[in-house]
Amino acid sequence: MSNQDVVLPDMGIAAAAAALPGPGRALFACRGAAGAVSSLRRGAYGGLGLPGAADGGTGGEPFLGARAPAPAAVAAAGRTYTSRVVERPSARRPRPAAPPSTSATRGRKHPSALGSFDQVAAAAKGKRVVMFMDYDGTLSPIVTDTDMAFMTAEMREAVRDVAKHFPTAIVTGRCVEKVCSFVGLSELYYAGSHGMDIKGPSSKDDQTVLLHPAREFLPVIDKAFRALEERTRATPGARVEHNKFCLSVHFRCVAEKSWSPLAEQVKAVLRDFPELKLTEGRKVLEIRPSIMWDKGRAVEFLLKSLGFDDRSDVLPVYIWDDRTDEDAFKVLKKRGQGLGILVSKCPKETDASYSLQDPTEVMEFLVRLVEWKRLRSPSPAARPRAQQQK
Ligand SMILES: O=P(O)(O)OC[C@H]1O[C@H](O[C@H]2O[C@H](CO)[C@@H](O)[C@H](O)[C@H]2O)[C@H](O)[C@@H](O)[C@@H]1O
Repeated sequence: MSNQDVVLPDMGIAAAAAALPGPGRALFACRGAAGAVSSLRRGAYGGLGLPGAADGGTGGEPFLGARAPAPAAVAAAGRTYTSRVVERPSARRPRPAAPPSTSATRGRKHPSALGSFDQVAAAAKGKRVVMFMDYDGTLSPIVTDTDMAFMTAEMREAVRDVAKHFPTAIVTGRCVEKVCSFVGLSELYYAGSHGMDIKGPSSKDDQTVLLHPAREFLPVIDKAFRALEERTRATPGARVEHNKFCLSVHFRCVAEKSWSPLAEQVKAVLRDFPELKLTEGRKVLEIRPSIMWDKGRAVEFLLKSLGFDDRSDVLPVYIWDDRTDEDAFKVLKKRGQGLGILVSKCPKETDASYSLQDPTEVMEFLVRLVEWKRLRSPSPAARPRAQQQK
């Protein structure tokens, strides 16, 4: 891919942010399918005013209680975790070309990107498609142990094929090293730590560093990590994940009655770190540097790096499941560009145009997109001889 060779110097935030507009805010309004309203959802976090707390960070996980057939126990950082899939993937099944979109989760407002693939293809026709994808909940199922969120080999193949045809970036809250180890494809762009660690494709093991807008926060992030580990140690199931330029405090495995006390502990620690801010994701409290940089800025930066900044013939396709990605998509929407696909089994207030239910459907969509592209760009051998000579 010609535009995959962009290499920029490791820039600081001042240089990178100068030309980029600020991100917008988005609201998720998802409720779990079971209709249970947790203490968190009822507003135990109301006083926190955590962005994204409207859905209690559950992301509306209707299969929260589902047990995986073969739980795997792993020990990490001195604590033992048992990982299980908390979202039941849809069974692999042959899919008709244009299945009806009848599920309550896919109203007319956000039809299935598979069922409406012809519309997606029409939007992409004549455009240079650029792919942006979130990792957790999009390429991998949500599981209880964050270290076990593997994507399938089939998904890896699908993403590899996508990257052969379109510039492709993974935009994630995880640190780049971790997500690279899960994805295992060096030909992709990665915007890790919520866009604060941007790396480009590389032929070697290490990705090429493009941007580190929060590099001066590394010492404070390390210090906050140690303080949070210390403070939350007594809460069974709580886990602090170091994502290099940001931190995640997971409460998926914490008893519900302890969610609010845990949030209070985290808030108390952060009083000593005014340069850090707190937001909420899917059963996770996210701690990030208080700078005007997020996934949206990262997406803009990547488009600019790819030389697609001022072009009207570009179609960024963004597939995500979490509210931080919604922020990123708002940036694309503001530019008047972008096709957003929300991965969710339940309705959410979203700027996305389409929906997919789970990573299995995401994979089917990616396969379909590649097939569409292949049909439109036949191999040289398949082209008429006259065309081959041009
Ligand atoms: O931007 P993303 O790629 O969606 O990353 C957001 C967070 O994802 C991970 O946590 C989530 O997935 C875990 C594994 O399935 C799950 O256990 C957890 O409850 C979810 O919140 C990751 O661990 C975080 O660091 C990311 O910030």
